[in-house]
Amino acid sequence: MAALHYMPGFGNDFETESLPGALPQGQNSPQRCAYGLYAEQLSGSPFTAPRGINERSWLYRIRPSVKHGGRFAPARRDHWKTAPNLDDHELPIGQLRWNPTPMPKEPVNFIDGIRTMTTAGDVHGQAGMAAHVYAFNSDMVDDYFFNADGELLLVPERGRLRIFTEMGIIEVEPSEICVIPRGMMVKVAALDGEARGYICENYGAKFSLPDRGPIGANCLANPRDFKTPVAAYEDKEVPCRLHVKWCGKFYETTLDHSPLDVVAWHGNYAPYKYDLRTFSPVGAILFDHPDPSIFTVLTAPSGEEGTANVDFVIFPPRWLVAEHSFRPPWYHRNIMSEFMGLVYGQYDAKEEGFVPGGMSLHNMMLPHGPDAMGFNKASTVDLKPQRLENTLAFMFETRFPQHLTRFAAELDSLQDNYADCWKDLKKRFNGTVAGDWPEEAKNT
Ligand SMILES: O=C(O)Cc1cc(O)ccc1O
Ligand SMILES: [Fe+2]
Repeated sequence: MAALHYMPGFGNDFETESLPGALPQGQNSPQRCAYGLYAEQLSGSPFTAPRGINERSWLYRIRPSVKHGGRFAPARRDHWKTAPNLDDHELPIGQLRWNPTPMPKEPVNFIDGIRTMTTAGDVHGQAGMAAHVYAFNSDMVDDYFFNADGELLLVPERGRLRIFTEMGIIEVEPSEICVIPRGMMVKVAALDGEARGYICENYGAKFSLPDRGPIGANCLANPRDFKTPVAAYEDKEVPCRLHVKWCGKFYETTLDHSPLDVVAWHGNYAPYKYDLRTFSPVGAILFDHPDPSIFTVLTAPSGEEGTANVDFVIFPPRWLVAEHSFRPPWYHRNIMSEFMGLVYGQYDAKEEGFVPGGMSLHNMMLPHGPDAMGFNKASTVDLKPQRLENTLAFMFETRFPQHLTRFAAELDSLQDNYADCWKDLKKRFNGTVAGDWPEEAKNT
């Protein structure tokens, strides 16, 4: 198969055509488009949004998207939940952690293989998010899908994905992510036979690059490392199904052709991928542990300054050099709600129990931090510069409390003893001796 091509940049005004002359020049709506194509605008922001956040693309397609087989019939997809979703379940708020979701044994495709773990906010107000896992083993061939409820940020953990979108083809592997804009038609295949990973469904304003403040013009996620596909299309006339998610409900319609028939497009509303290995972390180079916001790859603002609808944060391989400091995350309680996953390796706040494909949830104001083993190790280790290897955790951090689905609450993979990871944190206070720990405390 030919190598795929991508265009670099974040939020650029791109243009691409898969046939010469398919893209009109100097105007959007010629009286007759080249090759008999139809022009169609896809708006990702209100027409009148300020220039900096105004997003739309012009698609030149074989048939306009109105050409489907008739009505949108209601459909069911019971495992994909949408906020507000206050499922009844018995699980107390707790700090929660799950082992990896088992791979399916029966054939299941991408959209049927999505399971919602948490929902937050309210889709009707275009605020909040959902955290899902996907696990599937069957390719979408004549099935297509779009989600009107939000953009989808995919974080592969196992297996490569081939995501054929209206605007071109993206392939991603673990250590990369992909963002599919709200409303964009796609089909997804597992290039290695099966695939598993995480999804953040963002109901709010689109993901954007965080401001860097005094960091300046470089580092963290650099715009040129975001890759948008060149145009690609299917000219295919077979019975097809289009699945739609709209305000938490599912619908289905039929077509006699593939809806991925965009031959050329231009604009700034487009899917993209990003290789997390190109993230240039900036951290403490003398002492202390900074807030994890320094590792924000993408942020979806909420309208309130500094208060993200959802941040996508990673914990990549990096150097730890802080002197006379407790280097892992501190114990903390947070107004924001933290959903975490692990792509590979080990996370520095958890010596064991948090494994690739697993998940944890530390909800609004619930205390968490290093397990007892991690605390003891980090409190006594010789503080040489240390390269954290073999580690890629991430966090979906939202201003909204994350409500657990009943599915997540009842999963066999839920660890019933997670909170025990802190039980061996013993009292060291003696009220009389200030200064360093007594020698015997260092050996426990
Ligand atoms: O809870 C976590 O493990 C995530 C996290 C990491 C960190 O370095 C600081 C704060 C924080 O919430
Ligand atoms: Fe945290």
